Amino acid sequence: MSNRIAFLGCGSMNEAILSGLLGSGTDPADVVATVRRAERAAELAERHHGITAIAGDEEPDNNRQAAKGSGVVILGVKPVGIADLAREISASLSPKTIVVSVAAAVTLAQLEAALPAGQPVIRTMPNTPAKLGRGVVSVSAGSNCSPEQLQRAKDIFKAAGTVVEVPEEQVDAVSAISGSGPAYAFYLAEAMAAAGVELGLEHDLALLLARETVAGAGFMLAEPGADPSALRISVSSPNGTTERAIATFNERGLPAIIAAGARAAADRAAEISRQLG
Ligand SMILES: NC(=O)C1=CN([C@@H]2O[C@H](COP(=O)(O)OP(=O)(O)OC[C@H]3O[C@@H](n4cnc5c(N)ncnc54)[C@H](OP(=O)(O)O)[C@@H]3O)[C@@H](O)[C@H]2O)C=CC1
Ligand SMILES: O=C(O)[C@@H]1CCC=N1
Repeated sequence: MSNRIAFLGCGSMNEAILSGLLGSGTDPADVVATVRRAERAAELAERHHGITAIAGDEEPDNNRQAAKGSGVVILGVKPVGIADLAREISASLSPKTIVVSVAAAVTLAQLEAALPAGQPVIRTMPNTPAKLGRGVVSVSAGSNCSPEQLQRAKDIFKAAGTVVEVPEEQVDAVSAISGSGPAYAFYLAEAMAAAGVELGLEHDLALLLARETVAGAGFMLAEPGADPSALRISVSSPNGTTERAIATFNERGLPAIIAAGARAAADRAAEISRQLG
């Protein structure tokens, strides 16, 4: 099978995966990326030396060119554009090309319906820390995907972080926790910085404290066997300051607010799936 990997639609998510792959030693000559705008293609080519980046506004058959001869194609446009992209490249795929989607809400059935009969398809839910090789991605194989083909996709994503296999029914929940999750952590950092300003710190100092704290806590969580509850308790002296803050979060219902946000994200994914028909 060809070693070439095509990133069709290389925006925030696919570029993060591409970066993780290159960071773990994938040969850039084996990577091709497509986008709409020439300016974006130039930016990708400059940032990732040795890859091929092709813009649709210069080469309208960019997606077909990239798909042809690639062993794996990773569809990374917005959910609403996935089926059209799949149909566009169908005639350029070999029957063994593994088609991977990173899109939220687009089901395996919707992907398979837009591709040639029998095409191996894998639905994934990655997240942007893949850029640093610290992503987490779920994989769910379609009915035409062999164990070897699933393994090939897992090997690609392992280069960008941790891989978990889940039944497709769980992908919306995965999306609500880890797909969207980096935004929740960034939101926490924003709120902490704003709280620092309210307590009288200069904006830049408050932002520095919030960023370094969330990042440092993230590093601690990334250690093998890390337990978030134990780590939280290790910061919280009995009857001390942290305990008072956590008690206030609990009194104000923060866990329920986080659960409601995650539920809203999962519900939105299901709603988009229905809209895409
Ligand atoms: N962002 C995230 O954290 C996550 C995103 N996802 C999924 O990833 C997918 C992409 O999201 P995201 O990366 O945020 O979106 P972006 O808008 O950042 O990226 C989309 C990219 O697709 C390109 N594009 C659009 N249409 C075409 C086309 N017909 N042919 C080739 N390229 C095209 C755009 O090109 P141009 O730049 O030139 O306009 C752009 O670079 C979505 O389906 C989303 O659900 C999943 C998990 C997490
Ligand atoms: O917001 C979105 O729809 C995508 C899916 C998960 C993260 N970003």
